[in-house]
Amino acid sequence: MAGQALLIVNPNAGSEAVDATDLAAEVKAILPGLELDVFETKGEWDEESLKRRFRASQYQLILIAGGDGTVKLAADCAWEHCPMAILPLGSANGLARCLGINSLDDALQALGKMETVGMDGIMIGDHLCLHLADFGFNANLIHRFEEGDSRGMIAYFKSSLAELFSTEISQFELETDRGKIQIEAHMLVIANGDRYGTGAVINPQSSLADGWFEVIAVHVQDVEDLIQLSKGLISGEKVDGKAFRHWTLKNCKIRNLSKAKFQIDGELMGTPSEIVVRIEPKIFRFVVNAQNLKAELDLRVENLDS
Ligand SMILES: Nc1ncnc2c1ncn2[C@@H]1O[C@H](COP(=O)(O)OP(=O)(O)OP(=O)(O)O)[C@@H](O)[C@H]1O
Repeated sequence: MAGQALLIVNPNAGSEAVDATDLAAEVKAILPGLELDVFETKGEWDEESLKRRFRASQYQLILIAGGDGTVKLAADCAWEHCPMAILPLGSANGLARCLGINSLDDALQALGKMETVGMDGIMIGDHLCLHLADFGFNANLIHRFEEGDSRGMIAYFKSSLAELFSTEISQFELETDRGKIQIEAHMLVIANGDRYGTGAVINPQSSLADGWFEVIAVHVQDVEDLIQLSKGLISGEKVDGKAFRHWTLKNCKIRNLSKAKFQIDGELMGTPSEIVVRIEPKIFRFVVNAQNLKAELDLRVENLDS
């Protein structure tokens, strides 16, 4: 691949220090024809600086080294600069996992092949959601996680279990073209992708580019539901059963009647009383590790048969 590319690096992502120069060298070794600019995030004014950079240059590829927050930042700023490639460095990296990219090695392998997929965006009010937004359990988890000083997957799992036992049931009203539905749930998820960063498959029907999003209500009522949910969160197994209700939609309104905490792609958004949601079909293009995705699909077929 030839042309100009931008490597966006969050040096603070995940639990290990990241060296932008080393990363750039690895990318150059795979894509020697690229002219590579590097942009290191600072944690403040990044959106403004990145937008300025995109106004000044036309990039053929955006490489994003960081966690979900950095991917979101890049996608917000670079709508017309597709394709994008994720080099996962975060503690969770849920979106990368949906693209078959579970590690930096997977990402570098994918760059060598440069296979891409189109991807929908979900607009929640004025905010872009690339992957997952939710009220309740997971937003509380992020809140708890941000308040603690621990990082990494083990801390995330521990927080998940603690949160499972402390989230209260919230009331929501879901308004669709077909009418209003009253919902009681521990968590109400708006999903583009199929899984959380832990690997938990919350939304097995989903595709990132089908022109639809899913709303999933999770209401844990008994021990069996709890086991399902914790298995999913801990081992990445598909979560399913009576605790889960799904709606497949192109737009909706959600009223947050109990003032549950809300998050979009890992970023806490307070407790909005109402949100308006709509799908923007295939506005992005991302590099995918097709080999991994195929292997996973085969694995899921096996699971269904067994
Ligand atoms: N140089 C920096 N120093 C400190 N914080 C930074 C810096 N650059 C970005 N950040 C902050 O990093 C956060 C985004 O992190 P990101 O989501 O990419 O990684 P993560 O939190 O480790 O991963 P994950 O979302 O997968 O858990 C933002 O809050 C942003 O403000």
